[in-house]
Amino acid sequence: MTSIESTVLLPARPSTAGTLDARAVSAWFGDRKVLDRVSLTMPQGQVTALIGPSGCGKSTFLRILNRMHELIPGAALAGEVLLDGTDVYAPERRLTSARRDIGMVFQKPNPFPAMSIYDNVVAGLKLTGIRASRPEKDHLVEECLGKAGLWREVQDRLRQPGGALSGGQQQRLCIARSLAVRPKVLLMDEPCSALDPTSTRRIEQTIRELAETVTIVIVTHNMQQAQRVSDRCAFFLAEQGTPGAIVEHGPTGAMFATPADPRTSDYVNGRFG
Ligand SMILES: Nc1ncnc2c1ncn2[C@@H]1O[C@H](COP(=O)(O)OP(=O)(O)OP(=O)(O)O)[C@@H](O)[C@H]1O
Repeated sequence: MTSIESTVLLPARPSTAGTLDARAVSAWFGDRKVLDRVSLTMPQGQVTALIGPSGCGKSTFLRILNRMHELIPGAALAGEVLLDGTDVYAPERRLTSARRDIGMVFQKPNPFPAMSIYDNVVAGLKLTGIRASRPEKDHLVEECLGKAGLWREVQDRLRQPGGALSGGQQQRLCIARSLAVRPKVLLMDEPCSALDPTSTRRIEQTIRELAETVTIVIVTHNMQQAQRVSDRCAFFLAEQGTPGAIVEHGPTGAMFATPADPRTSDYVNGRFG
């Protein structure tokens, strides 16, 4: 124990939200362009919702923000992504550092099913090269499960497998796992689409609580959810045969009440998509 404690590398810093800035981001799969010069600022400590019909490039944009797009064979991109003014794609910046600062929660909860709840939470530490003593891990597990709104439900069974939890609990476990490396930004790709309404509301509450310390970017098809959880919205659209682009973005209240573009109005009022 003492030898580990002497090499502790776990940062003592609390989570601090960061501002993410996408500038003229374009994306291709092979020779097909799917995003065209998307620029969007996702401000520190706020929830930004990406909305728009299926296939307009929301998930692709999200994957570009934390360098997951480049892992897809044939995928290419142009433009810049800055986190607090620093280029996420700078050659000297390691992929693991980008992923650590910008975490991702997926549509389908994906805990390691046979791994304990405790080990699921700390799993990301090893992958990102962070070492921690046992007491630090204990503290981190409680802190992250607490922030994810799951601590009270699982504190007596931390050694049980993550796969034994309900779907909503598994998703909150995945959120806790993402938080363990203290990201500045959390990307969420339809995090509630596989969940029942009660679990959905619980995750939405968690998102609002997290927004105080982590910047959140969420893709959602649910317009009520976008209104409940987000401070800002960006409406993506890929009109016939053209790549996806942002039609309009701004504070969520205004996007829904007084959208500037008739296409936004049609979409948020359920007239298409
Ligand atoms: N791995 C891939 N290879 C080739 N084309 C892809 C790939 N992933 C996505 N695409 C294409 O890129 C375009 C944008 O897809 P994307 O999944 O980003 O849209 P989306 O707005 O997130 O859709 P949805 O709301 O249905 O999830 C679509 O035309 C899709 O078919």
